[in-house]
Amino acid sequence: MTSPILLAVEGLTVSFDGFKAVDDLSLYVERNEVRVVIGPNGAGKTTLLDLICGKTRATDGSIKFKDTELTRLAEDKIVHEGVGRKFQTPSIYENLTVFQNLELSYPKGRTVFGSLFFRRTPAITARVKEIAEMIYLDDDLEKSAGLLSHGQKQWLEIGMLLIQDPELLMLDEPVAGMSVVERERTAELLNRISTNRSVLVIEHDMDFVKDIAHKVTVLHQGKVLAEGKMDDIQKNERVIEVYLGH
Ligand SMILES: Nc1ncnc2c1ncn2[C@@H]1O[C@H](COP(=O)(O)OP(=O)(O)OP(=O)(O)O)[C@@H](O)[C@H]1O
Repeated sequence: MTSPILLAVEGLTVSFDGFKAVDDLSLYVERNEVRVVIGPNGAGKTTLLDLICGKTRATDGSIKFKDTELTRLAEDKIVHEGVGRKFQTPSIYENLTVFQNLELSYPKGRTVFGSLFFRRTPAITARVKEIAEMIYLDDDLEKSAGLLSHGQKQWLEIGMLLIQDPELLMLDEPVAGMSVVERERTAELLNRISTNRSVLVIEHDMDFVKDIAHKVTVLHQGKVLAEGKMDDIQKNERVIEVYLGH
């Protein structure tokens, strides 16, 4: 039987000139789980994602993704293992169309030959359309990405990750700056995509967290302060004291 745990972070520590931004942190994310990480500014949330995607190197501890230890892998290898990461600011190509942005992100195989001789096939076109529908952009395929609204740009970037079919998708504040309607549609999107992948989200918008989180992890000073269902987290006195009460 395959393990229900997709990502196992154990004893993870990173120290910047002696300051531990992430300090002996352990956390387990199951398959098809939406986990939200919350906590005050500077708690170590972004650093945690940086460590998982290989942007920052751990000082100590382990990050196991299925059976693979990620702490020593290069960033591109981690992507190839099935971990996709979206940063706060969208990194889309504004002067290309929605279709072209998605097509560019389609996995081309790892050889130089594969990327040099990339050709649009019916299968690729079908996949681009399928993803565009998922991210509410099927009517905008020929539109320049630069003309999309802020929320649509965020969805496009999520689509550019989804087309690579990651088993773990990590998102840093996906609904920041979005309208109420866009937030609702993003929640719907995340609920839908987690039927066959796990999602790890950093978020400050508590209404959005309630809509998407299966489980919430609260970070404080690089450590796990509390973990559980959102209803319990909201009643937790320590959490109210350091974060939710502010
Ligand atoms: N490369 C680095 N060098 C030195 N200090 C760093 C580095 N990266 C992060 N830090 C520090 O680590 C701490 C945790 O930062 P991090 O960005 O992970 O917090 P966060 O929980 O994401 O906060 P926010 O909600 O403000 O985004 C902060 O004190 C930050 O200044």
